[in-house]
Amino acid sequence: MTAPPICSSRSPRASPIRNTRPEVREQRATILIVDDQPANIHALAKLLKDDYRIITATNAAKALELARREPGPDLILLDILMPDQDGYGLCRELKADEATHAIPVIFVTALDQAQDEAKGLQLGAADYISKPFNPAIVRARVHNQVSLKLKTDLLEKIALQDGLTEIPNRRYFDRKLSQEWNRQSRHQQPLSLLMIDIDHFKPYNDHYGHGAGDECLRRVAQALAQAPTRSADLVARYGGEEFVVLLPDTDATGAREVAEKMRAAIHTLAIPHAYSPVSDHITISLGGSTHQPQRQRPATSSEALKQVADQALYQAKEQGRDRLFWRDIDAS
Ligand SMILES: Nc1nc2c(ncn2[C@@H]2O[C@H](COP(=O)(O)OP(=O)(O)OP(=O)(O)O)[C@@H](O)[C@H]2O)c(=O)[nH]1
Repeated sequence: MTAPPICSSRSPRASPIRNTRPEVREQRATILIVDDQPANIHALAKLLKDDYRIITATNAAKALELARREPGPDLILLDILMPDQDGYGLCRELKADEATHAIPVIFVTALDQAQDEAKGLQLGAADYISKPFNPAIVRARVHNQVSLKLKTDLLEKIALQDGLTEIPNRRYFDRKLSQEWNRQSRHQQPLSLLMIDIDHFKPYNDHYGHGAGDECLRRVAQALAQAPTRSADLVARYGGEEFVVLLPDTDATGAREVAEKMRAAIHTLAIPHAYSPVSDHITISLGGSTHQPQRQRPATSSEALKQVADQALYQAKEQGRDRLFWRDIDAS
């Protein structure tokens, strides 16, 4: 019996959530078949093409390129004996790369000795199939691995998404901040960070109730998430009524523009707040700072950037709220 096709929500592999609500596009899971012999690729593709989207590579370099693309494959069927780089070497590379290590690999190979299989599994392969293969067993093993991969993706997505607002959570933000910090420092590019807080949210909750408070948080989150335009920009819920924004390759001028756009977007929402001394509707305060690798002392860290933006937010509150305050990281 053929297992039913398994569908993937196609959320990005290495970054399982987007700023905005993830678009759920039901489509078939993708399998990458890697073999230097087109006839072998054809045999496997024929077996699996009704249930999965198939992509193929006849050498390791092409396979790596396809595996690193977004969204990546959900499973790799990998031959061992290939002329340029063998399957073991490719598996080692895939498992060492943060962008590809979570993609399950099944070796499909003519090598049928126990030590060959043991070596493949020790390198991190999920399974091992010897040729000549039994079609029903291949289908079943592929199905098992793809199901497991999609369940893991879903769990990861849930773990990194804020349940109320459906934007990324603090854990995801902290992970991205440290990645982006290292990347921007390596490439000598600026990295900007905004901390945002809803003004007088306690009286809003107290007077309109927690249900209305939750709805307000959802609307503010979605409006903030829609403000930045670049795909690398990240808006996350930092906790409570606080949000945080990471803007890679963005200097202070660009980041201030994004911040003001966000402030204006919250005004446009016009959520009534009769108990705010600042305005008759919901407003936000923002604190921002930029790390310019070529300008700052080497001792500055991503934690320092966060702290400076937080101090700036405090000053925005002190100065009357509904405003952006900018603070130089060297002023800390
Ligand atoms: N409805 C709802 N309220 C929340 C949530 N998380 C935090 N809050 C509320 O957010 C409010 C935050 O209050 P404060 O920290 O005093 O800040 P504020 O009233 O916004 O005052 P300023 O920040 O100084 O302008 C508290 O009433 C929290 O209960 C949530 O998930 N849902």
